[in-house]
Amino acid sequence: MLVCIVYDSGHGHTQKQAEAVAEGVRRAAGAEAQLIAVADGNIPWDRLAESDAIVFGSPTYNGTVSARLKKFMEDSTHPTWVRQTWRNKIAAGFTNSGAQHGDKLNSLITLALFAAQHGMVWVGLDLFPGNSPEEPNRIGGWLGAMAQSDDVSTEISPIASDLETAAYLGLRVAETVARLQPVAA
Ligand SMILES: Cc1cc2nc3c(=O)[nH]c(=O)nc-3n(C[C@H](O)[C@H](O)[C@H](O)COP(=O)(O)O)c2cc1C
Repeated sequence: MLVCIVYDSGHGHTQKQAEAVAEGVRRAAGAEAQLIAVADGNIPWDRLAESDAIVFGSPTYNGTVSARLKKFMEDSTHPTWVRQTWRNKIAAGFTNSGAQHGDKLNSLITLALFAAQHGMVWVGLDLFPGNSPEEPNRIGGWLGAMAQSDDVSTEISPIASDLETAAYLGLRVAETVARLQPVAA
């Protein structure tokens, strides 16, 4: 099983979240995770087409996804949308912003709508909101994994509970793929 994580990160904080998603995917038996940074420029469209699931992630910039992530979305039209190569794949999303709220729900809505336009099947979180900063889903979102980063070193931000929320989403995506795989006759 292959889960690709397509993400952007201007200053490394959302990259930490992406790496946590990948770590969560690998907690599932037999699951492979591949990180794809859109800033690298060369998008491996064939690899994405052969994946079982794609998790999209972006920092929240100006209340939505970053320009680089939006470019990836638009660039997907010809290699992917026209041919419907992601149809029926599992999709999920994550975002990180400077403020606790920061309007980041709009980024997740943008990612979910993008996945829907590709005919993908969106997986959200099934976590109750954490009651303390140490608990997963402390920000209390369900559409995807949220993180908040202070403008400090990526060694300490995002905090452990936000990274665990991201890892949980990765594991949930892999487990959902496994549940949907056809049973051999
Ligand atoms: C151009 C720009 C716009 C931003 N807009 C928002 C915003 O709308 N809401 C917010 O809470 N933080 C905003 N921030 C802060 C970033 O979301 C925050 O610094 C985040 O950790 C950046 O992640 P990165 O290190 O992966 O780029 C913005 C930062 C930049 C550079």
